[in-house]
Amino acid sequence: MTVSSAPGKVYLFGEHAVVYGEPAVPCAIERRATVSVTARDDDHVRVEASDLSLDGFTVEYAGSTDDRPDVDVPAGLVEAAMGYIDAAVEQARDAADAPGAGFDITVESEIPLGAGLGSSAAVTVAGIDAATRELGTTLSPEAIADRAYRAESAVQKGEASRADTFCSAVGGAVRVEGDDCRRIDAPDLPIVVGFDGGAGDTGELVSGVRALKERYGFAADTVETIGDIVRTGERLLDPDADDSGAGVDAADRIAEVGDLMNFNHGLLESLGVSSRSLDSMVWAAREAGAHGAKLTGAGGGGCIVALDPTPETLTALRFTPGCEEAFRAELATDGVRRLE
Ligand SMILES: Nc1ncnc2c1ncn2[C@@H]1O[C@H](COP(=O)(O)OP(=O)(O)OP(=O)(O)O)[C@@H](O)[C@H]1O
Ligand SMILES: C[C@@](O)(CCO)CC(=O)[O-]
Ligand SMILES: [Mg+2]
Repeated sequence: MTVSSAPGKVYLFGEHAVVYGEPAVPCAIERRATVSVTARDDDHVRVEASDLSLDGFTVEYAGSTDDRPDVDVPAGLVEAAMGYIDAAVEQARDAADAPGAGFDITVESEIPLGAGLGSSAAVTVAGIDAATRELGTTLSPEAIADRAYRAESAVQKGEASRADTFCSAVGGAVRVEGDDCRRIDAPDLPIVVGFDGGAGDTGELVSGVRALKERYGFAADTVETIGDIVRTGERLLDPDADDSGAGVDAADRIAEVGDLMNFNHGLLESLGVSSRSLDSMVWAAREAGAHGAKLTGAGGGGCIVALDPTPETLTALRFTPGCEEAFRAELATDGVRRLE
C-alpha cells in the first residue's frame, strides 16, 4: 500500500481573476486529504470515500467505469463526485505507462468539500502521487502539480487555473500567473477560517464570472483590478523580492495585507460570487478587529479567511449565525507528503 497526503489552501487574494491570467496568491493550510492506494491484479478501480457527501447522502462506493456504487443516488451525481479520483487514476496510469493498472483506493479528508479550501486539488494531488508511487514511478512535486492541473481542468471542463493544484503539491505560499507557478516567502500569517457549512459549485461560479466579464467592460476591469490588488499584495508579503515594501514594519505590512483582502472581497462580491452567510462572516471578522477578511476559493458558500493575531475573530465567528465552524489555520510548509 502507498499513502500520500496533500494540503488544502486559502486564497489571500486573486481567485477567479487567476482563471483569466491575472496572478493569485494561495497559501497551503494544515488540513489534509490522505489517499491510500493498493495495486490490484485486474484493471478495476475500487474507491472508498466515506466522507463524500452528496446532497445529504453519504455514500461509500466501488468501481470506476464498470461497477458503480449501489446507492440510491442518481448516477450523474456519483459520476461528478468521483471525477477527480477517476482523473487522478488516469494521470497515474499515463505517468507510469501502465494503462491497464487497477487500484483499491481509500480517501480520507479533513477538508470540507466545495467550501473554497481546495479539497478537489488536495484529493487529486495526493491521489496522483500515491498511485504513481504504487506503480513504481516517483514524480517531483512540480510534475505532480502539472498532472493534477490537467486532471482538475478535465473535470472542471477547462475552467481551472494552476493555482489550487500547484499550491497543494508544493505547499507554503505560492504565486501563480498563467503557467508561471512559484513558491514565495511570506511572513507567518495569523489566519482564521470561518465555514458556513455550505458549498458552492466551482464550475458554475466560474462560468457566472465569465458571463459577466463578457457582457460588461466594467466587469472585465474588475477582474483586472483584482490582479492589481495581487501585484500590490505580493510586494507586502515579500519585501525582499522588491524593495517597495522594505522599511515598513512587519505588523503594518500584515495590516495592509488585510486592507487589500477587504478590497478583494468587495470586488468578488460585485462579481456575484459571495453569499449572505459569507458576507455576514466577513463583517463579523471585521467588526471583531480582524486586519481584513474575504471569501476564499470559488465562493457561493463555504469559507472565509481573516487575518487576526488576537482570539477576537475566532470568538466572534463562533457566535455568528450562519457560521458552523471556525478555526485557526497553520500554514502548511509541506505540500504533498509521502507517508508510506
Ligand atoms: N474526501 C473526498 N473524497 C472524494 N472526493 C472528494 C473528497 N473531497 C473532495 N472531493 C472531490 O472534490 C469535489 C469538490 O471540489 P470543488 O472544486 O467543487 O470544491 P473545493 O475544491 O473544496 O473548493 P474550491 O475549489 O473552491 O477551493 C467533490 O465534489 C469531490 O468530487
Ligand atoms: C475560482 C478559482 O479561481 C479558485 C477555486 O479554488 C478557480 C480556479 O482557479 O481554478
Ligand atoms: Mg476545487
